[in-house]
Amino acid sequence: MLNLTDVYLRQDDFELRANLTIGDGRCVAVMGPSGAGKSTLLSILGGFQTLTSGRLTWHDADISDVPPSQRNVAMVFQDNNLFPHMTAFQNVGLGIAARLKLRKAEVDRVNTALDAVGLAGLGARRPSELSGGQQSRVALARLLVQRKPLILMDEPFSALGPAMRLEMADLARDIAERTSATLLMVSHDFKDVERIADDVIWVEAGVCLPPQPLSEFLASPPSGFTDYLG
Ligand SMILES: Nc1ncnc2c1ncn2[C@@H]1O[C@H](COP(=O)(O)OP(=O)(O)OP(=O)(O)O)[C@@H](O)[C@H]1O
Repeated sequence: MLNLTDVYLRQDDFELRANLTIGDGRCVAVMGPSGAGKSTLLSILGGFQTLTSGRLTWHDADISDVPPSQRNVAMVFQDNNLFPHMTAFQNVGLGIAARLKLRKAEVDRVNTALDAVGLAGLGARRPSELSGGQQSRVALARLLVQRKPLILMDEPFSALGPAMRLEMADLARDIAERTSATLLMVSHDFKDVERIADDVIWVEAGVCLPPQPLSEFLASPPSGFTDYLG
């Protein structure tokens, strides 16, 4: 269980507030207008921004001041955070250890993850030698080997076409389920959200509403949602 208690962040003239709980293993879409604070919410959870006040707890442990490297969190950004000079295999291997020389069991883990995301035989390619969808698969394979209980994705597939985005969203959900992780995904595309989300956190003007089951959210959406759909 992830708890945000009276979380408040002030950054220049922008303020973010959140008072909410996210259940274990939930797949949560974070939606809201541009500039509302969705990325800021994720970066607070990842430990990249320090709270002005309030408390963040993970399974009752206060993680408000725990640095990103010591949080049990994996983050995927729009560019998939792949290192361009490393192969797909090495990029996935970084999810296990920072050293490039992996042990036999670790090599097997990386290869199993590459197989699981449909990249068997492509481990030797660098990101520039892979399609956008395949690059996303590398990032997802890294999530598989990382096995972090909390996965944060900030518009991870926005560079992909609609069909590929849905496929990747399915795969992300599948990986979260396999690793029993809680998944938070910022998405601007309601089709992705409809497909994979259990719950929705609506963020508007710096206020993060508590997660609502998708069906409840759709039954009485916030007023800004219609504009958001366009
Ligand atoms: N480093 C920063 N310093 C000061 N203000 C910032 C910084 N980063 C973002 N902001 C501001 O904080 C607010 C929230 O930004 P954020 O990126 O969280 O919004 P968002 O909902 O993710 O938007 P989008 O959907 O456009 O990506 C915006 O007003 C933005 O201008």
